[in-house]
Amino acid sequence: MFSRQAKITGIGCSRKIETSARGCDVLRDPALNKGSAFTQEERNSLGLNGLLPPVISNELEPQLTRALTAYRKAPTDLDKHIYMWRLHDNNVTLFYALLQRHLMEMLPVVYDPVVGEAIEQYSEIITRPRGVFLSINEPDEIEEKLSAFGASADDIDLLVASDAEEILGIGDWGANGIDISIGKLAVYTAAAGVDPHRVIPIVLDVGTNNQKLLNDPLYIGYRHSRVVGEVYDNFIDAYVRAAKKLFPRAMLHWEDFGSTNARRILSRFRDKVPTFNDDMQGTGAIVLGALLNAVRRSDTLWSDQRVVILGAGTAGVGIADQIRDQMVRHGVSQDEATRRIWLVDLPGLLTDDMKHGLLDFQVSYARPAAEVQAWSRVSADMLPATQTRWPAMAALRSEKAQNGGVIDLAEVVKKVRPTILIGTSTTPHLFTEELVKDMASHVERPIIFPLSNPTNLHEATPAQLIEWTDGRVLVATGAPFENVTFKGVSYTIGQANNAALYPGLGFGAIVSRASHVSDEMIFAAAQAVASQATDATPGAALLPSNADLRATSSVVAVAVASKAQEQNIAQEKFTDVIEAVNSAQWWPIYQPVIAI
Ligand SMILES: NC(=O)c1ccc[n+]([C@@H]2O[C@H](COP(=O)([O-])OP(=O)(O)OC[C@H]3O[C@@H](n4cnc5c(N)ncnc54)[C@H](O)[C@@H]3O)[C@@H](O)[C@H]2O)c1
Ligand SMILES: O=C(O)C[C@H](O)C(=O)O
Ligand SMILES: [Mn+2]
Repeated sequence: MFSRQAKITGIGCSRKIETSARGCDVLRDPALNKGSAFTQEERNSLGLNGLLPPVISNELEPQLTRALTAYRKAPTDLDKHIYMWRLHDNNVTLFYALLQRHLMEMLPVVYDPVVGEAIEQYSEIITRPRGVFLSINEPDEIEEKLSAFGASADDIDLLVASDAEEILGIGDWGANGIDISIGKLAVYTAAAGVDPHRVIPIVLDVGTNNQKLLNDPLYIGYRHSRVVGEVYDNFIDAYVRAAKKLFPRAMLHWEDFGSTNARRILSRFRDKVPTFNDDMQGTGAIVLGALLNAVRRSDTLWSDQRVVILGAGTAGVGIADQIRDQMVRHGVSQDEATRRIWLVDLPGLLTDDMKHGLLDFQVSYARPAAEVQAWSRVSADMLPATQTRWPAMAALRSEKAQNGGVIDLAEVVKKVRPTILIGTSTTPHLFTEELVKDMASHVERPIIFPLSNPTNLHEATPAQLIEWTDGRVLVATGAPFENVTFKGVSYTIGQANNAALYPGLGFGAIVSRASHVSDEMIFAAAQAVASQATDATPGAALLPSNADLRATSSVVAVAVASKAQEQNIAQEKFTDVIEAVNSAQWWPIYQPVIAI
């Protein structure tokens, strides 16, 4: 966001920035600052003579070299992350130019997995605050706080909000969660060209149940446990009302909400405003994109798939929904498609005798208890320690433990003989060698996606899966992994991270000014991603490389905007969608800064 003293005019290459700021105020505004690249003319008109070293840079080049050297000298990944955000505090254009030029190297540092580390340590590393902090304790001040950002109705395209209850797979991080909104927005710009001055990162501080934060004297958020129930819902309503009133054209993106709230919030608003939940829909779509290619390569039919998902939270069930819909597209009835999916969570296989404890979005997938009566159970003590982060699932688990035990993943795999196995359980090592070998003994090309982020939470590594299946697995992961060489074949690991999808989806919705984000737009995004990774030679990735993220996101945005137009939900009309997407993209290049 520019300071109030600046205004941007024109589009694409003809963009200019007009400002009434002078001298140090220009240099202090990271959206205006070009450092040594200010021309002599700009230095004269903006009062910068004497405030900059005399050598004038040739645009970004020497600055990029200097910044890259400093970045690489930073000793740890977290230091590199901090360096990047300090650079952003100083010069937004240089930050994005550097990130874009070294995307493969820097994306994991600015975004996942290192962003997880930064969030855990946010109380210590925060320097310049970014975004807007909204609190459940002051619901009447939401509008005032959003207004304080200093943007007017037409200035904002996108708000990313998190209540930080379930950040990645690392749980509740309270107000520190502002950094996931910031990280997601950085990817929107680097990947899709969303204008970084037209977005707002938001944290919805409803308290935290993270005792470590509550005890930390440096914690930056409100020091009380999470507020739930009606007060919570009213707060979310008040946020959406204020956002809609102040920024009527903006898209609302929901990130890392807990599984008890995510679906309810989405259902409440999805037909009323342009909005989507990234963990449910973005993840569902990127995984479907990878599966479109995997199923094709396995030479099997969608109507023949049997799917087991470990971790029936927002991501797991979001993926289940997309798979179910895809089977329906292939002629399977809705009921039958739902029956081809088995969800396993802390209480083991979810069954319909758990009805009262299941979450809203899990209910339709619960298996009839009668169907699995003869399946063997294990004592719950034999499973990994129960987590208290998911009270509903933990309660069901205890109940099952006391009533004959739980049907664990190994038993489900043995009985179901899945063709597709997906991990969104936040728990490492649960795809064991024995279980994977069992699955692989019944399927020629087992499709296995361990997706739990950050990297150390993956249910198995690609190298393990490749070895245990003797190279037959079709694998994609949540975090980036290096290539694996096995028996002379080099396997490139596609990253099924929603980062390859949500930027294009959001940008397509923004460019078309879609009144809402439809299921068809989401499917169009999944197909578009899949279309960018059609190489089927042994070891080829199921998804396009992140090195091509900008190109992939353009293809996704075009597909999404076209679909919005076709469905008559685009409020912006255009004859040439590609041109509309291209000309709306922001690029990190210096624009002339004009004194007014
Ligand atoms: N690759 C991606 O793009 C992507 C997107 C979203 C989420 N994720 C990852 O998926 C994981 C889940 O995220 P989420 O948003 O769905 O979280 P969530 O809290 O909504 O769901 C997690 C679920 O896992 C269950 N669980 C915990 N321990 C388990 C165990 N030992 N066995 C079986 N189930 C267990 C919980 O009860 C809960 O239902 C995270 O690690 C997250 O980083 C990846
Ligand atoms: O943030 C990511 O890397 C993907 C996803 O949204 C997650 O929560 O893990
Ligand atoms: Mn997420």
